[in-house]
Amino acid sequence: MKRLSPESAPAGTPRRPFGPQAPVGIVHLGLGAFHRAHQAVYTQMVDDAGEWGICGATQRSATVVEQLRPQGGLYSVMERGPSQTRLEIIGQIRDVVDGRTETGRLIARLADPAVRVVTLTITEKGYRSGPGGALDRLITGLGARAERDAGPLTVLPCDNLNGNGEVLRDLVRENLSGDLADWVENNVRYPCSMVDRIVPATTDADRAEAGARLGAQDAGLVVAEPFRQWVIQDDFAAGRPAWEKAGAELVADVAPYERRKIRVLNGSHSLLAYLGALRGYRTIAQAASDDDLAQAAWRLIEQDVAPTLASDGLEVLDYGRTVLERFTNPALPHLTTQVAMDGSLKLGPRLLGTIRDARAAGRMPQGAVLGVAAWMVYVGKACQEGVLPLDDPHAQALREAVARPTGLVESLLGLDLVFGPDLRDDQDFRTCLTERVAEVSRQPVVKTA
Ligand SMILES: NC(=O)c1ccc[n+]([C@@H]2O[C@H](COP(=O)([O-])OP(=O)(O)OC[C@H]3O[C@@H](n4cnc5c(N)ncnc54)[C@H](O)[C@@H]3O)[C@@H](O)[C@H]2O)c1
Ligand SMILES: O=P(O)(O)OC[C@@H](O)[C@@H](O)[C@H](O)[C@H](O)CO
Repeated sequence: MKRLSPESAPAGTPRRPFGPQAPVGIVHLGLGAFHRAHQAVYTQMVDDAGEWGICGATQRSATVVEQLRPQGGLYSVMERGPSQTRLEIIGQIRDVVDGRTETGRLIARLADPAVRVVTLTITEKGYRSGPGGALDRLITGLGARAERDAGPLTVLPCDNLNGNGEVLRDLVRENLSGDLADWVENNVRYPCSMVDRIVPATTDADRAEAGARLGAQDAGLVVAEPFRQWVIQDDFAAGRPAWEKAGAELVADVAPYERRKIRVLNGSHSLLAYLGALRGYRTIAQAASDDDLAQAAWRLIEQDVAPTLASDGLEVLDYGRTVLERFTNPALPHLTTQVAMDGSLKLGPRLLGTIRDARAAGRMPQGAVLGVAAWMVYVGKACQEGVLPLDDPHAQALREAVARPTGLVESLLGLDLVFGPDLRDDQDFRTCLTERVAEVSRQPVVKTA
């Protein structure tokens, strides 16, 4: 079967220049599945004048570059609803760069006056990357931009982190001094954004199905649910695409939206991922369709998370119901083990914020504590029995902790990279956590396929 390309694409696919000479207005760092199914889709919907083409950069592997370059940047998004599948071709990516081997090209793009927005989806761990990492490249790019006086820039992180704009701004500030720090302070903005669309890793079966529908092989395919949401702080240094025309919400303060999404959706996602994987469920849809687990997720949302969000003024319970309904979509096989990865970094924003707020209000958030317990048991089983994968940037520290003779709860609670002294010293929390860990451990672990 021929490869998807501008020549083989279905009639009506817009033909736009692609490659190092193609004009772009956005550089995206972290060209994974999510960006292709979210920000690139919003941008294509509103870029009538061709002003906001995207140069996508990878930092960890050349795979996406190899997938998209032979296709002239074209790829499709296969939208899978419970009863309907829809395929759309996206042509918004006009250049792809391997940030490790084509560093000069990436820096030149970041210093191009036509580029006015940089977006990021580099995962939680990407914000801790060292020399040669995404942050390093961004800072080098800002230096080149300042030197060239190439004009103001907006850096818009789209990862699941509370206050993602502020987090990034502080990381950039820590790494700069002197005139460059002054230039960046005066010329760069870092709005926060809340992003939402479930985009599982693409499988060979997905590629085969899309190939049959398209009549061409699409190596860059991404699969997504129909739902999508983007709430963006309207604080741009030099213009932006009219994303609101594609349904994005531009607001003054994103924090309440981020908190609600990360605590309700990502918190219950993690709970279902750990409990589900321990019960042998391969996918989130299977876990969310198990009555016990669905009830546990609902208790977390209703009893623990909702009271902590009361002063934010956003509706929570209907939001939570919709989230749990989305999780049951059987057409979207999102693996429990994919959602489970990087737990040491995800636990804080997803569950520990809820626990801290509830404890400060004198409540014991049983559902959120169950989520932490499920993570602990998952980590313990992954380290000791090897039936579950441990995919975590702190895997070594987790393995060492689990090997200590102090017991799972004490050993993992001792990890500063996850917990703090406030939770360690909270005796009632420890007791509750120990009980929940014992409860979850009693369930036999089943190997996930
Ligand atoms: N997939 C989703 O459903 C979804 C939904 C909302 C938000 N997000 C956000 O997007 C992020 C990426 O998700 P995805 O589905 O694209 O994953 P993916 O595995 O398809 O891609 C991950 C991307 O992050 C980059 N990356 C990974 N580790 C990095 C590091 N240490 N430094 C720099 N870059 C690094 C990779 O190179 C790749 O481009 C998530 O971590 C999350 O913050 C994802
Ligand atoms: O992408 P991660 O690894 O940060 O988290 C896994 C999922 O919880 C997450 O991707 C959700 O699907 C997403 O946040 C929905 O918008």
